[in-house]
Amino acid sequence: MLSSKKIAIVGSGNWGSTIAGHVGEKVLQLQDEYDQRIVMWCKEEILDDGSKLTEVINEKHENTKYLPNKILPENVLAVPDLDEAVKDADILIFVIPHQFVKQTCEELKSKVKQDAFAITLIKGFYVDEETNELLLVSEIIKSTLNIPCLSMMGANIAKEVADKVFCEATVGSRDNRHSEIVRQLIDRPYFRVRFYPDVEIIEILGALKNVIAMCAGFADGLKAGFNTRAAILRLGFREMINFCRLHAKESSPDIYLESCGIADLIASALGGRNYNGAKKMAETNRSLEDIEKEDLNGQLLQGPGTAKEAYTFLKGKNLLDQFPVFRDAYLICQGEVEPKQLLENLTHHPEYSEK
Ligand SMILES: NC(=O)c1ccc[n+]([C@@H]2O[C@H](COP(=O)([O-])OP(=O)(O)OC[C@H]3O[C@@H](n4cnc5c(N)ncnc54)[C@H](O)[C@@H]3O)[C@@H](O)[C@H]2O)c1
Ligand SMILES: O=P(O)(O)OC[C@H](O)CO
Repeated sequence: MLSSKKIAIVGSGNWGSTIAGHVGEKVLQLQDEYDQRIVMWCKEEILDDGSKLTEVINEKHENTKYLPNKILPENVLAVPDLDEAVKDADILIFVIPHQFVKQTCEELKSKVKQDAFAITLIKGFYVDEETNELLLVSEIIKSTLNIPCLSMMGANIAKEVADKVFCEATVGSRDNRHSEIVRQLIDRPYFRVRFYPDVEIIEILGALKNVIAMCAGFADGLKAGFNTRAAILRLGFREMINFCRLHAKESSPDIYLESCGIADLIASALGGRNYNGAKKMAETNRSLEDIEKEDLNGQLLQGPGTAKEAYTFLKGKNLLDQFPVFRDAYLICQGEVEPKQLLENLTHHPEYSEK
């Protein structure tokens, strides 16, 4: 008899806990094919009352810190030891903030099954300091762990998914067998998935939308009109597409109209953490760093780090003038220019010098 496939979730934050619960419920319906226990790596923390986060999750079936008031299925087990969490896993779902990917993958080197595969739900990337090439999370996972890696991005604000409110996502996969497994584990009537071969473009869109969502937040914080906010989203989306094309050619321009593209940008610019943080910054003059530390109870913004990486990449290619929304997003995060400069610079956007 074939053994049932084991699933490990690498991460247990706001989205990590949500997806662990989602997959946990799904495997209960799938029975023999999958191990009924979902192991979720949880970086141990001592909570304010002195209790350990993993113990609270396993006793209360709730991640009281990162996903409060949402009950997880009892087959989700929080494990504080990373090696133990991934041991024997056939499917690894990576869902940690992007700044910890390199270090986490290094720790996992030679510790995962060689016929396993991974999928990244992480929104962010690095830029290689020596070559100025984009270093994608899927590529880091693939090259460090020596296993294939898919990507899944989309308009998926975790709290809404945890509440089972309808959403969709886009999966990047070039292997039908892996696609079928992801469909089995994720697709549900209230969470529909669509597949494209563009693993990398899907991932880059997921990372970049956080930067443009911050720009929408800056504009809203300054009480710019609806027309200006829409212009920022359109110009920002144009820059996102042009940015993707610096890395790879898409299999079809339809990819930009999928959940990983326009839909994630809309959702994030309506109510994501990066949008809300940037809005607060423009309203109050507090730094994003301070807002993240003081207001998010441990949840992390991916936008400021990605703005820096995108700026470095574009600067290295001498293309900053072609991407003024990305340029200004970074300079605002750094405190080098005021958010109002972003609005003033719109009138000189290179789109208006084209035919
Ligand atoms: N939250 C959402 O709505 C959402 C939706 C889709 C995608 N995402 C993406 O998923 C990824 C994870 O987001 P999240 O919301 O689950 O996380 P989060 O913002 O809740 O971050 C907190 C997590 O970071 C972990 N952490 C802190 N220090 C760490 C370290 N040194 N090493 C490893 N982990 C560490 C904490 O243990 C905690 O689990 C991000 O890239 C995010 O953009 C989030
Ligand atoms: O809350 P944010 O800004 O990290 O965005 C959450 C998700 O990425 C939305 O799809």
